[in-house]
Amino acid sequence: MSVAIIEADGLTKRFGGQTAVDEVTFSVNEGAVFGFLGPNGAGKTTTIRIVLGLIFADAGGFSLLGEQKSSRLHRVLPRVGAFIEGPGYVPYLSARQNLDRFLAAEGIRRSGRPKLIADALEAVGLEMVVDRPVGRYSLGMRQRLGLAQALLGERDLYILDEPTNGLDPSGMREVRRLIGELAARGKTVFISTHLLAEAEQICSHVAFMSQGRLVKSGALDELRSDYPQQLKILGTPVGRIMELIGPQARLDGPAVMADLSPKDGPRLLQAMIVDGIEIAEFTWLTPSLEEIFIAEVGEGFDVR
Ligand SMILES: Nc1ncnc2c1ncn2[C@@H]1O[C@H](COP(=O)(O)OP(=O)(O)OP(=O)(O)O)[C@@H](O)[C@H]1O
Repeated sequence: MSVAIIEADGLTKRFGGQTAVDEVTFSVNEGAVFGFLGPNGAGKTTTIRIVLGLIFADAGGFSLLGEQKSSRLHRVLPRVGAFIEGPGYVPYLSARQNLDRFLAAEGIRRSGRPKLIADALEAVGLEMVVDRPVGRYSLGMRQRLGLAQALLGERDLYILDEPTNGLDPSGMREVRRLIGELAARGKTVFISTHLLAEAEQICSHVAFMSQGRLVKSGALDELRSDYPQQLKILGTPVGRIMELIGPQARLDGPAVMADLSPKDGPRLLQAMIVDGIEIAEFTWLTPSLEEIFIAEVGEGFDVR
């Protein structure tokens, strides 16, 4: 049976007259890489802040690693590696010193800290600048340092809020690799991002947020299978391919396209072979995460 690592039930948070998080309900199971997706201002960070006990919800409840009481969150937070927007560092201290202060505050013994810090800084590619004051770091370097902090030691759950903001393409690739490694070790990762193409590469599950509301959530594969698949065929003679497919067939340049159910694929392929058609390509095009997001949420990726 799958174990829920995070469960949110009707979470609601208002700031003045604005409802930033509006009855948000979702469940993150153990081992999932869960993408919390939506445009700027959708309510992602606010939800994360609630779940980490940094702010209180106005309504609804949640559990984190089985703990349901806000007053007892401190019991499970040491099992969570968290990276949220704009982590604060002491600017005149180095990365090494900043992380050492963080571990000291977590109660980790002095003798155990250097190895944890070295491993985390190496994992994010900061080993060359560990002794430079953090105030002289670039945006991307500070972002990597925030990730290093989240990666310190072994945790059961990693909550990463927009972890690739400000990173160059190779930095983004490294973050994807890091998340893949965490997932391979059975860790649960909850990642918020507005970059759908990126989420598509790393997430097993997704939730779509829009204007404070959770519009849809589920396993990415299952969400995909709810959408018609497009078949693309390149071959000759084109007219005969279209005849075999029937009225759903249409031409897109040299390709014959059709919205079909994948279960019709083998029959069609066999008919084409028997007919002597020369087939150069026979591909199912699955809808991208962006296409699914737009279909579920509407075209707008508007910022509130
Ligand atoms: N402390 C606050 N006081 C007032 N309004 C706030 C506060 N924090 C967030 N908001 C508002 O709540 C809404 C949701 O913000 P939130 O930061 O949760 O969105 P987000 O999805 O994380 O966006 P981004 O991708 O830009 O970080 C926004 O309209 C934001 O302006």
